Amino acid sequence: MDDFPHFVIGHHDSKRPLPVTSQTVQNAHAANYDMLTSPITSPHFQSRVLTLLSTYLSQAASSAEDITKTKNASPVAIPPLTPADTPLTPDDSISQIIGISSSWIDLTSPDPIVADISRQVLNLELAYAAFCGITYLLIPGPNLRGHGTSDSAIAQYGRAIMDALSQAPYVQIYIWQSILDHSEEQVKEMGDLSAFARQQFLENEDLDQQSRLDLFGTWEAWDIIRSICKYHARLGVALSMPKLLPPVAVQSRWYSEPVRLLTLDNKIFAKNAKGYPVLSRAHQAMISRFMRLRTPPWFLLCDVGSVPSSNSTDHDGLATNTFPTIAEAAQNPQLKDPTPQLSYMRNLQTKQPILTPLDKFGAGYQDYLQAPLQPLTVNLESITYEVFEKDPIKYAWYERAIARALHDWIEQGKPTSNPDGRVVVAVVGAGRGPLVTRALKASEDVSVEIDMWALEKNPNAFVLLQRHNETIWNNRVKLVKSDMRTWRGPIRAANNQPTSRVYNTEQDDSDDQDTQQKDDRTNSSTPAETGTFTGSPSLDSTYLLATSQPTNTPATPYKIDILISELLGSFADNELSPECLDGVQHLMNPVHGISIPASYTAHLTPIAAPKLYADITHGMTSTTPNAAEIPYVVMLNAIDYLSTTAGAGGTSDSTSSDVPSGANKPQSPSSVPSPPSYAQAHTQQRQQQGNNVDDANHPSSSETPQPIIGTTWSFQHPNPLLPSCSSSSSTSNPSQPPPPSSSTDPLPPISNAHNARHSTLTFPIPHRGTCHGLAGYFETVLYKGVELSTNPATMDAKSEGMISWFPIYFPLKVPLTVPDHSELRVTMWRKTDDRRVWYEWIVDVFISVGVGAGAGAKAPAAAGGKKRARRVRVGGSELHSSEKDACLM
Ligand SMILES: C[S@@+](CC[C@H](N)C(=O)[O-])C[C@H]1O[C@@H](n2cnc3c(N)ncnc32)[C@H](O)[C@@H]1O
Repeated sequence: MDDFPHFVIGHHDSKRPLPVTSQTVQNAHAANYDMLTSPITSPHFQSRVLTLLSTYLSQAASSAEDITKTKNASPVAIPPLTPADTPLTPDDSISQIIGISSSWIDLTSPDPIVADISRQVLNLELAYAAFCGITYLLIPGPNLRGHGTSDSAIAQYGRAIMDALSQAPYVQIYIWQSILDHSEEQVKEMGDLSAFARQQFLENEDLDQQSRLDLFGTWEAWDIIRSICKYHARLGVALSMPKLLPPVAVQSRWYSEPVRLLTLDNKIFAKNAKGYPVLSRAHQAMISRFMRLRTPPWFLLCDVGSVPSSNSTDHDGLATNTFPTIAEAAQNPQLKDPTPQLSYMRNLQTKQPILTPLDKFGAGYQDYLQAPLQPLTVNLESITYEVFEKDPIKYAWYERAIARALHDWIEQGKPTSNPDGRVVVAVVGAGRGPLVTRALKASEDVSVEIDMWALEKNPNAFVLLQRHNETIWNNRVKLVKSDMRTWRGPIRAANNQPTSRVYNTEQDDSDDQDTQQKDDRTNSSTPAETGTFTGSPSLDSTYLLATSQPTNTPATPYKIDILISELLGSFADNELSPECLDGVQHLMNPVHGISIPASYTAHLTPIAAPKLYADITHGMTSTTPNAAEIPYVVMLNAIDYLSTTAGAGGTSDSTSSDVPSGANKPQSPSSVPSPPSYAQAHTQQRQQQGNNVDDANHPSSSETPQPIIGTTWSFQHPNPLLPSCSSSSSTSNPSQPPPPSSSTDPLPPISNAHNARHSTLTFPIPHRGTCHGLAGYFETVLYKGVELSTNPATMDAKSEGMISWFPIYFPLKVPLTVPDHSELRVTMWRKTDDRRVWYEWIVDVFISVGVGAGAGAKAPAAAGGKKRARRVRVGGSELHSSEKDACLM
């Protein structure tokens, strides 16, 4: 992969001399274009169709009857194409050509005859283009006439496209439309079929609506079309960029869609001081942003002048290979460069932010759905640990947290659980040992001696832990191979006499310390201290008895002062960290024990994710019937946040930024996560703003919509609701802590019900859209003031650059339409039956009607009046449940 994203740039000339020959294609390549467009049919064909239509209409003019309803849906049949009707020939250059279907048709015409003839034209053109071997076909978007989608003919358009997709199974069809619906943008040309629509069919047209600007109008039309076409994989968008770009909220919506082409008309280029065509910084920023997509769009330069021929003289009479005089060049910059817009775009390519190695690495994971890890039930491979270990932030933050905890332990004069005065530290779920290394380092950094234990259940990773102990850790670590929930905890060898440490004792003097250190070295060389443990009470005891010096004193169990784990999933608790840590909590120092992490929270926000929806629907449900009810780990890329703070400036009153109950105010925009690494890693949508964004056309950061992320629930460790215990006896249920030492009677078995959760969040939706699912994130407090976050609202502030986790995605089986100024209510459960854990989710949509409606999530009461807007449920999903893919405890 190159350091810069590569720009694929084509040339479109709406008045191109026909046909497009191999020579034209060669000229285009010589000029540094990648491809060319060609119309499928010629003006001859257009005039033939117009003649047929006008003849029919003149005969039918006297009748107001719509004969398509009663007699014949296709009263005018267009005969097949003739050689004069088309400039295309299937030759070698065809693969370099993007076909353009006729823009003079009107598939959405209210006049059924005009609409029907338009469909026939499209079908003829498509069939011939497919026959010739055209791979990409641009079809002009629906004629919205400033009506948005209120015009029912949009369904006709969608239906025609669906037919087109099935008719040409190898052609990629791109709907060519403007980024927003503005009637003034739509210019009628001579010979457009729309002009032939008869008056009786135009009567319902709402003239008041005709000049309106609808920011989400073309997006909504596209949404309907692709829904009719069932999110077809060969259907995309060619988006024309207007001179004045819409607000970032609108751009963000398109960012989530399959925009395969960005078309740039000559009109949108401004002239710089030297007279060269340039794009505004807003356009540059939008282009940069779209180039971060996993499938970046191509570009089409439209009506920027003809393609220079290698020996032509078509530039103001001068041969292009003739170097102009300085005076000529100064007067007309075109003379110096026959393709200045193309040169500008090529130059812009080199100005794109350089892809970092992480960008390159993460590229393969963008929008790639993966089943979450189940490290509790599945043993991870070394490569998976290796990817974890590349995280530049996570381990550094753990080390910081451990150092602070050790420092505080001593500072606060807490007694240690090991009578020798060393703070007892255990890493549970140690993997290949990176947290052990960090704990040892932290201990050295703050000069607090530790009694280091490391536990891992994965037998393969355990081999490496043993090797590290010999080669890196100098046998300072006591290793335990066990499930943490059945571990009986640290034990001291029978001959290992307790001694006091320099900390927290009154006999603190340097002589004592020296002695103790010497003792330590001696002790650490005993088999019990350097050996490994199975975690099984019986096996460990046997081992100790067999290897310890003969003594009458039994081995002594003791508690863990600082328990370190990293069992978090993309949604915090989805890899069953709560259940695992519950099972080991009874081994912690009951008064002073510290867990790193101390707590974690799970977060949600509704998103539009058409690609993920299409991938699940088309790619997975055939093999996995419940594919739409599985939470996936995915590096989100082509998505749009539906619940945002103000953003689409210029859209009347649609700026509600109310934060719903349970939703935290975002602190950073849909900004940029460092791209990621592996299955668990997270990133957030990178929003490229360009370098020096300062001109008036650029959306300021204040109008950049920021996602509203809700907090679903939290977990705390040690869990104060579990009975504390100083006994190390194990329990029959692994997640069940043993009874407190004070108790002589065993406690009744504790279920896992305390780890069930439930949350309802309501999100304001400022702009209409389609919800395909929920994006999930987490935050964790490792130790006071040291936090990790994948939540887009806080990740930069808390752990910028962390790459270990991708977000989680909870899909919806059926996309949910959400209107402007609506509310989306998410109800979510963490369920458990004491053997398994799974999630359930349901989404409802509300609007406010009546007085005060339309102001967003919390419509105020009318001034002085008692009436309030009424919330009305207008849609909702079914209940989704991942029970069939539940995590085993
Ligand atoms: C996410 S990995 C983290 C590994 C390592 N601490 C690191 O940061 O690279 C979680 C580790 O916990 C282990 N693990 C998960 N549940 C466990 C359990 N109940 N008992 C022991 N180990 C467990 C897994 O085998 C895995 O090695």
